[in-house]
Amino acid sequence: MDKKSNFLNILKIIFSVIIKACPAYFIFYALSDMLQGLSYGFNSFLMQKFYDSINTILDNGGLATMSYLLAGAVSLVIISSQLLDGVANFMYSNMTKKLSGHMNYIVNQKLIRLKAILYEDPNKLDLINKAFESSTKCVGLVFTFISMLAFHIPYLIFMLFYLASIQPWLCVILLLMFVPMSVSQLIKSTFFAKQEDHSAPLRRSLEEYENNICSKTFFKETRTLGIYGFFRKRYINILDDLNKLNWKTERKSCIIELCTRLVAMIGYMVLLVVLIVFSVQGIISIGQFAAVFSSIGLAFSVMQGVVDRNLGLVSRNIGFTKNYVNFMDLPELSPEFNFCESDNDDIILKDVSFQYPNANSFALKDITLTIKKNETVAVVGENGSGKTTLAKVLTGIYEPSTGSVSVMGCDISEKLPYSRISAVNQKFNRYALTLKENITISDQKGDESAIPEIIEKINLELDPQIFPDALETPLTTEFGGVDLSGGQWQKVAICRGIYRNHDVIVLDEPTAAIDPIEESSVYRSFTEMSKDKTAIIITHRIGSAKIADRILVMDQGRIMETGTHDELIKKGGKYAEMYNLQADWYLIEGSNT
Ligand SMILES: Nc1ncnc2c1ncn2[C@@H]1O[C@H](COP(=O)(O)OP(=O)(O)OP(=O)(O)O)[C@@H](O)[C@H]1O
Repeated sequence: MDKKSNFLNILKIIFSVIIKACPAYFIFYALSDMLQGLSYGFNSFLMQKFYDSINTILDNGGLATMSYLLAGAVSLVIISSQLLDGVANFMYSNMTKKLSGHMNYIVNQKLIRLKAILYEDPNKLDLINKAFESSTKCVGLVFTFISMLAFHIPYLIFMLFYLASIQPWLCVILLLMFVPMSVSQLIKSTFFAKQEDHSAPLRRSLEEYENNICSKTFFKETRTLGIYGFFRKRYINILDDLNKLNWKTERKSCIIELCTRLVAMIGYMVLLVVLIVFSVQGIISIGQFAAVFSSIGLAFSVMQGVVDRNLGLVSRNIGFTKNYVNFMDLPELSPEFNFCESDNDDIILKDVSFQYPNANSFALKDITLTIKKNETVAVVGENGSGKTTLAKVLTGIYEPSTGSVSVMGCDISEKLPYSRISAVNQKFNRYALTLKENITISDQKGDESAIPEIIEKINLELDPQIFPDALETPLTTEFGGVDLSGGQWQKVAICRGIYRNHDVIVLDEPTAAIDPIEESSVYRSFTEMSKDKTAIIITHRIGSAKIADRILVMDQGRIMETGTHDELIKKGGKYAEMYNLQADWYLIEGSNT
């Protein structure tokens, strides 16, 4: 077992997080629990004295004052323990809400800082998927431990000493009952940890199929193409697998629990028999017999509580807690990652190769490239040639597997001038916000007066039929707004990218859904607006590449050709071939320029 997933280490990490979150509650809860445990033990001791005093009066006569005093003391202890129980419950309900919120906040903060490449790794995705569930289970684990340490264990230690003072055998029998129960919980903990490991990928698939069936984006296609039944079948199969997994673990754990309960019951019986034999033989007094007899039931149920409920909960939750600790251990960006100042405005890639997690081949291979300040570079190439990956590496979303990337003087493995970079991604987001918010969200300190000009240049017509509330029109039908066509959404995404204050902008197929005639006008406007910016445009439309100062042609992760449009045409290589294949389109485009 590595040091991080060591049981004690996990507890140390979780306890320090939780104690820091609400130390005062924590101390009060532990204190009231501990006093309650001790009051239970003390009560047994007082009961024995009470029964002995009654016995003495019955045998020898005399005044009952002592018995009354002892009865009063017993009542006082019972009332105090009830009050302490109330305090502990109050603390418990307040602390669980506060702590669950706090743990979720920590997970959210961590998610923001996670390196983007982790989302490409299925194992890490499982860990991310488990994170929220794990965080609340950690709270459960800590409470179980507090109540074990503060209530159950002090009470049991008190009882063991008490029983040992009466007759050491009683103590030995009580302890022996513990052993099989504890072992069974250890075995059960491995079952539950294994179950969680197998469940997480299944849960992720279940969510995916649920999304395929119910979500708005998938629904249209699954309905039109009749795919609904396919996903439903898969959904049911996965649900079935999850239930089987759950049933298997529960069944195994129940069998083990049943056996240990039987052993415990036998121990309990033996204890009672020993108690009766000892009292008949006069080894223990009537008071001791009565006190132990009346409190042994409680001691037994407390013990069962420790082993069955508490250790059971620990065994279930420790797996989740381990996941939480592993999740919190995932590599993250440094806190100062987004703050890099430098006078160098070039983007420099040296011998860059990149491989996705679990991929068999490299998506980028040996790329050495310098993009000068204010240069416009177009990247073209066939599907899967590595264009989008190059864009992600250029913008520091992914670190290269080998080689180095420096963006405006900052080594992206350490720092990145994010505040100077903007992008329009191939898979851009459609936010359920107003048109204005969909644009300004990229730069919340931006100058909103620039919006009309950007919208106009990108040809996003504010037709009142489409945008009844102009910029304030919500772009979502789910919240009483409108939906847009694919091309209109793409224009909104371009406006969002341009609105962000930037020195470098990456456009990854930004006009794929815009008709070719409008496209050339969008590109003209874009070039005009990006005169003093560095722009990287990824496109399949070779006509768009013509506007660039330089064109990179990618093939199987490598830069195959580089040059201006004219140079590449003259060269007669891959670019020229692609250009000729799209010749018809160029003729149309040419007649518009
Ligand atoms: N998340 C991923 N995990 C594993 N491999 C990936 C992942 N994303 C892309 N790839 C692989 O990396 C290679 C380059 O993909 P990339 O998306 O960069 O190509 P592209 O040139 O942008 O393609 P397209 O023109 O179709 O958008 C492809 O072989 C692809 O299969």
